[in-house]
Amino acid sequence: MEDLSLSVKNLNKYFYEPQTFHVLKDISFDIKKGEFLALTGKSGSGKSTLLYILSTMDTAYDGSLTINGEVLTGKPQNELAAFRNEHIGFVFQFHYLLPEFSALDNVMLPALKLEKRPVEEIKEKALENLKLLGIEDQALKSASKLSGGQQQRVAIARALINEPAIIMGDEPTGNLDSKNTRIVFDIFRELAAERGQTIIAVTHDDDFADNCDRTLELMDGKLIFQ
Ligand SMILES: Nc1ncnc2c1ncn2[C@@H]1O[C@H](COP(=O)(O)OP(=O)(O)OP(=O)(O)O)[C@@H](O)[C@H]1O
Repeated sequence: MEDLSLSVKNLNKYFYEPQTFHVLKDISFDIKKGEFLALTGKSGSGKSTLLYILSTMDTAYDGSLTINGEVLTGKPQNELAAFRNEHIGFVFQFHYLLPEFSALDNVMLPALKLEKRPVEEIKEKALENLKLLGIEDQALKSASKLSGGQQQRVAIARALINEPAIIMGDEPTGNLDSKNTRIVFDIFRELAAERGQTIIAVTHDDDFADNCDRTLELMDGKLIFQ
């Protein structure tokens, strides 16, 4: 289907250490292009585990994952890495910024890797993204010298740099105060509505989830509500 962004079918995942544990139980759902979706559930229900599979970073699962019409299950790691860099923007719970590099360099990096645009254009876009997130004045500071909330905003600016079809966030507003949570929420809402980018955000924030287009709720590894 043309407007389908992501589809998972009969997804099951087990951890085998310290003992066998069925962490995701027969999960199936579809997400449309441009949907803004919250992934909720109690601590330990499997949200991060599911998000890592959706983002193609974890390939140890049963079932199938399709993004933008491309079946990704079973693809070799190098092809998945290239697919991720081009099509998925990811905001991690722990930012994984390169600490010695400036905020600007961190934002530019995924675009430099893609080698599709001239450096000047990438720099301009990176500065534009930092401005969008209200931290352009921090552009030249090294990431290690930024506060947690500033680092989180750099991570979001970086996730947007390649204009990915899907943006996935694990608690993307977890370190932000209510004002900056609102700013990030509004940015996501606009990206989804106006550019057709799909957003999937793990969140514990009920207000955030209530304002998304749809909520997927996990309980003990099962999808109990969508
Ligand atoms: N590598 C692993 N090996 C074994 N068990 C794991 C592993 N990673 C996670 N788990 C377990 O799987 C379950 C789901 O973990 P997950 O991190 O997906 O939960 P979550 O819903 O994201 O929780 P939180 O809201 O606290 O971040 C938990 O019981 C956790 O202890």
